[in-house]
Amino acid sequence: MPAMQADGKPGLRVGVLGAGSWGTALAAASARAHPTVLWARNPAFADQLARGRENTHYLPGIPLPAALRVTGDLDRLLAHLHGPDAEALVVLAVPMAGLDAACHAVAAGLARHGLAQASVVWACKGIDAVTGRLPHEIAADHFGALPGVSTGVLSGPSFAREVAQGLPVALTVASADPVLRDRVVCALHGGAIRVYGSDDVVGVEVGGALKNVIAIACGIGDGLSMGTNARAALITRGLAEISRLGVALGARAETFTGLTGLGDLILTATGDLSRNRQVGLAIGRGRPLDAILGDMTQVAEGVRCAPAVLALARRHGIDMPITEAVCAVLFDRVPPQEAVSRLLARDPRFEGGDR
Ligand SMILES: NC(=O)C1=CN([C@@H]2O[C@H](COP(=O)(O)OP(=O)(O)OC[C@H]3O[C@@H](n4cnc5c(N)ncnc54)[C@H](O)[C@@H]3O)[C@@H](O)[C@H]2O)C=CC1
Ligand SMILES: O=C(CO)COP(=O)(O)O
Repeated sequence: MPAMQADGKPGLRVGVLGAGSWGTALAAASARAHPTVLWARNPAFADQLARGRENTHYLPGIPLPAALRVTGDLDRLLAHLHGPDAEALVVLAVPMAGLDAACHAVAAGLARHGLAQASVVWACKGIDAVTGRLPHEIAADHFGALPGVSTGVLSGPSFAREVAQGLPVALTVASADPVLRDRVVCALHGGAIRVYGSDDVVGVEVGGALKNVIAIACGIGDGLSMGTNARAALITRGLAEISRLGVALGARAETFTGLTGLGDLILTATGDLSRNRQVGLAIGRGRPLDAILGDMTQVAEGVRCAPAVLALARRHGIDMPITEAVCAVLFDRVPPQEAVSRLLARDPRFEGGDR
């Protein structure tokens, strides 16, 4: 793949949808060098961000850059993307459950504003909880008929809080369109952020979605005090099942050893900033799922995603024993220790294949 441009786009204009932790961190990073508008779906919250210059709910204690504009009006974000020689980049940083609606609103808005050329990239990590569709399949419903709009996915091991604090991070943007990849690099690469390119959209999406489920499994193991050997086994065998399903869906195997596969899996399975890992830890320590979710003010995508992943795997004839165990614990009231015993009781296998 050719080298990508990290500078030289004076006309780049960025709009970020979703003022949760990740959207806020991405918008703040982009605003360092490019005119950036952040959209929050709740206008009162947008107003609070714009005035208070801090996302007190999702990233408390971290000031927003002065250059970042915040709005609760999507038309203002779209109007911001206009300009002489403007190159428009829209980042969808809403949770998976909001992706369809966000794509719909942006596609309609681009048409309304006469923005025929734009790049749209999503940053959510999940698959559709009902249909099992990957994000690019949802996006294709809305942008597929717009020839000037290209799409892609941004992923990688990246806790929003660390990114917002300016700590080093490496991300990957995957798209068939090199112009989109360059725009994302221009928007974010620099300082403590590195952005790599890929054209394996399916691999990047599958890695991002499924690592959340394995992170819940690792949290459960750690909550049960199963030890670090067990955690390493779950990560490694988790990666094996992620790769199996990903390859069956058309991904390249090597993507799963990269930032958006192994990289993000290690981060989420071991880092205590992970919401998915925290759900698993609490389950392993004996808290019921309803109580855990009732207390959470942020999204843990792996919970909604796990049953859809399992259904998808079954449709493709793929064995995913760890995902199955997570679903059994979360939704079938199987005690975590019992699920571990079932995993350990599986027949011996040949590592590295289905022999
Ligand atoms: N927080 C992180 O460190 C990272 C998160 N992500 C992914 O980014 C996506 C967003 O996550 P976060 O910002 O962390 O979530 P969050 O829980 O911090 O914030 C969610 C935001 O989305 C809004 N929202 C909730 N449901 C919505 C819907 N149906 N439609 C539109 N907006 C909705 C909320 O009002 C809130 O502003 C998730 O898919 C997550 O997996 C990816 C990389 C890092
Ligand atoms: O995706 C993430 C880090 O790359 C964030 O993980 P959680 O959603 O588990 O917090």
